[in-house]
Amino acid sequence: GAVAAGAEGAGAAAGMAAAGAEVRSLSELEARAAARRDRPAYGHDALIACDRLVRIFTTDGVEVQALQGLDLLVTEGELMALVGASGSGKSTLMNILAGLDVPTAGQAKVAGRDLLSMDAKARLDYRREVVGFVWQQTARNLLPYLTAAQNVSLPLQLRGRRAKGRSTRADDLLTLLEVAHCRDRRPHQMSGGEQQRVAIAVALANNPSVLLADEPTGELDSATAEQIFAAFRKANEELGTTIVIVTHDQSVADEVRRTVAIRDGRTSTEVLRRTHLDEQTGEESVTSREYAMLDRAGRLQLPREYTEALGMEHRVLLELEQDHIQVWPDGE
Ligand SMILES: Nc1ncnc2c1ncn2[C@@H]1O[C@H](COP(=O)(O)OP(=O)(O)OP(=O)(O)O)[C@@H](O)[C@H]1O
Repeated sequence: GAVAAGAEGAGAAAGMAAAGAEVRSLSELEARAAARRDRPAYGHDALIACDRLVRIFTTDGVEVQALQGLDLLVTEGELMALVGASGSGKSTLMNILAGLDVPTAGQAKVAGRDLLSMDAKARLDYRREVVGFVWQQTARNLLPYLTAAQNVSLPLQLRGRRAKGRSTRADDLLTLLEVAHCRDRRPHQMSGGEQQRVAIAVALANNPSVLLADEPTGELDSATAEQIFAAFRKANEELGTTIVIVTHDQSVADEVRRTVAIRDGRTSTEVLRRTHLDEQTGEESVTSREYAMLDRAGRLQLPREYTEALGMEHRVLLELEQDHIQVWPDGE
């Protein structure tokens, strides 16, 4: 700063000043290179980090790219939803995150575990300790011949927990999810909504880092579905569990803070919901904003409704402004 400038001034000769500038810019470059080197890796602090994830299925010699370079970061403690049309790749992603399927390429890490390089034993541990699941089919979540309490106790038993601790944990979880009255009932003696809330308790039994739910409200009416979302919110708030819900139901965006849309095997847009409290009136208002995802190569997917409305095709004109970028239809 001032000292260097003073020294240069004393040097007087133009050549010396130029040399000084060169030295400065070299050290500047070095500093910039160092900053780049020290920059943390993509998603280093995320609980779930999917990096250019690819999954290709081959059936009868025909290739289907179910995931085409999907990027997704989920922070610890988040409650978020993944939405997308049928065939967009939601279940494929879910099966990978659940440790049931292995991606073709890319990277996927959950709670520090690398989903591409796990061996069979690590995979089994992962499924038992790191993730819990709730599936759409209520019958897939619970064993029919066990009561609600026994269903919740089972994963604890597999982990070698003592009977007394198991029963307390089961009662606590059933109470938290407001199905304590179902404690001694078998699945066929419960409503669909009750079964799914017990299923959430089962999934939470071993205190997983992540709870994955694939279309958990698919077989329920909308009022019951709302109760299930409330149950997920409660588990998220009270236990701090990170929860990812997959659904084709767009209205889920009203139930969670972040909704990520998957289109053609990639994350395309994101809706964030914020609640504001008006300090004068004390009234709460909710705003939702839609964001597009910008990948590390700078690629951006514009919503089809937008591009069609303006007849944008193949090529668009860009203009950099002070605080935004303008995108114009190609007028040529
Ligand atoms: N095991 C498989 N073998 C071959 N193709 C598959 C397999 N699983 C999925 N696919 C294909 O991959 C694509 C994505 O499927 P995926 O099940 O992930 O979609 P989805 O978004 O979950 O759809 P839905 O909402 O209908 O369940 C589809 O084209 C599907 O046909």
